[in-house]
Amino acid sequence: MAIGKEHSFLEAQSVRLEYRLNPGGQRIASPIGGEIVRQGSSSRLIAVKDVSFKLAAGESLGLIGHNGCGKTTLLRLLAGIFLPTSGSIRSRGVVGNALNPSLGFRPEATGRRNIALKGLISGMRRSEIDQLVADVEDFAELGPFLDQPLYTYSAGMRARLTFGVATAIPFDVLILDEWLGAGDKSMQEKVAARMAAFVSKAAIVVLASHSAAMLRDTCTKGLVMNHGSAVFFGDIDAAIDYYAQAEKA
Ligand SMILES: Nc1ncnc2c1ncn2[C@@H]1O[C@H](COP(=O)(O)OP(=O)(O)OP(=O)(O)O)[C@@H](O)[C@H]1O
Repeated sequence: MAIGKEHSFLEAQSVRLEYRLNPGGQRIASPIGGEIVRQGSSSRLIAVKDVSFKLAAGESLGLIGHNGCGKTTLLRLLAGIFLPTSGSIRSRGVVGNALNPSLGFRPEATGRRNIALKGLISGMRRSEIDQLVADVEDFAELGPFLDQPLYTYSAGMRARLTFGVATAIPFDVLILDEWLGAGDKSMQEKVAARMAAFVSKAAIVVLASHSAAMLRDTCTKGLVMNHGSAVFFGDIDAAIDYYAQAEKA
């Protein structure tokens, strides 16, 4: 954890992201997705359209909106996975994400080796990697299977390992997609507790979700998106109400 995480902030200034589309797209109105614009023979899709907001330490933002409104694209921009077409993102504090937690896993390596590889990629020292492996081993309860190759794992076993690794390294500014699920009934309480602890270690969280309960539990603020644009930014309860009303209209 970086020193002074109480000084963390995350700011988006007129952030825009356009995708180039296959030929044939036209300016069409659709209830889902971003805005498609045709220019000459090429088409582009405005997935995130000039979005601005600022979050200080202690504030957590929920992204709300219809399918394809741009939530995942905005998360990727905030996480630094995509560069904006225009606009800028500024932050202070260590920014991390759990958007693609199995990225970098090697199917032929054992679960134990895969955990260590994640530590190496994250720039950890030997002693930190040992701690990481012990922590995930304790959480995932995979017993002897931790020393079997990952490709032999069942979906649930793989999910336990992935979730354990994704929630092991704390960040000051945490970017999250829908809650990562993991494991069977016996794991549910453990998963919820680990997720809550992971989120509480961050100074700022940005989460995209379709679950009002999850958004209320985690977020202080809400940003409602519509076809790439931010149409409401405010307290989470007001944002959820705004979206519910907009959906009815
Ligand atoms: N690689 C891509 N190339 C072209 N268009 C893309 C690409 N990825 C996403 N899009 C488009 O960008 C828009 C926003 O998608 P995004 O995944 O950000 O939406 P979302 O709000 O997360 O949706 P959902 O709630 O369905 O998960 C959609 O219209 C989608 O079709």
